[in-house]
Amino acid sequence: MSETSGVHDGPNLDKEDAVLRVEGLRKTFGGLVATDDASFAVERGTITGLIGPNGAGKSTIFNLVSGFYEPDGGTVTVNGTDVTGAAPHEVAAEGLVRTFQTPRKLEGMTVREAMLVGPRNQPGESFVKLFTDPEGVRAAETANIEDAHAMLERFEIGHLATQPATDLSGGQMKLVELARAMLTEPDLLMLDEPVAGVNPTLANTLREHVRRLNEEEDVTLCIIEHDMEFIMNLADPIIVLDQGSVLVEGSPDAVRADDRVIDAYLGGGGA
Ligand SMILES: Nc1ncnc2c1ncn2[C@@H]1O[C@H](COP(=O)(O)OP(=O)(O)OP(=O)(O)O)[C@@H](O)[C@H]1O
Repeated sequence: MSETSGVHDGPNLDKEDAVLRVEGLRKTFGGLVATDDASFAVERGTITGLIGPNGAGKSTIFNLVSGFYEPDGGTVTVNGTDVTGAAPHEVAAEGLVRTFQTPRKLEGMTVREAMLVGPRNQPGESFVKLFTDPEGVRAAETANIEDAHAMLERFEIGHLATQPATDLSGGQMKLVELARAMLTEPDLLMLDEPVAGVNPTLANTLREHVRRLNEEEDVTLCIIEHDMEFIMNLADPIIVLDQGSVLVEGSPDAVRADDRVIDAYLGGGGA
């Protein structure tokens, strides 16, 4: 920890109860190094912000830790289990779930159907079970639908359940994504730009939902966001990435005042 600025220079791995620990993560695309020796830890119970200029490697890190990309080097640990190179559903089973910057295409689905894409316990997908245990299949599907409804209600969007998913505004879709991710009961929820393209009123609603998840439902959050006002008023600590690795970590005020962070934004792609 730097005494004068109050920020930790580079990665701060000195956290006793880390829900996510990333060490030496490296990913290249052809000759381009997207993340280079990226290391950080997300402490349980926090809302951790992950910021940095365009191209700093934030989304690549989300893809690496959630199993959507395979790293070229380094390790990812979730709840103490090494999940390096594991598939997304295996990482989710350990407790890490993420949302996407641009929600997936959901043509032809109602909001309720969109909620049921990939939840746990969907034995209807098993053809054999349909014959051996049809009642079990029906009961599980009914339970999943009830869970989806209850979750939509918790995000105050129960009235949208039967609407076509493609009719939703960008902000409403982000709320549905949040609700859908929560169906898997994650310990760590990673949000990729939750308020990009969202109007200020809905951004405030999203912020309150994120706070509620953290304070009342014990969910740890790690959030990529370019909207500085949003992230600085929500997250602590803030981890700053630059050119594929961690520059500094600290409180919002300390990070905002740090010359290296200002230089990274001025020299990089901007916010
Ligand atoms: N699938 C890919 N193929 C090739 N290059 C990629 C791919 N994904 C990311 N990159 C490159 O890796 C670098 C890091 O990109 P990344 O999207 O992780 O940055 P970011 O910090 O999330 O940026 P932004 O804030 O603009 O979304 C960039 O130079 C980007 O062009």
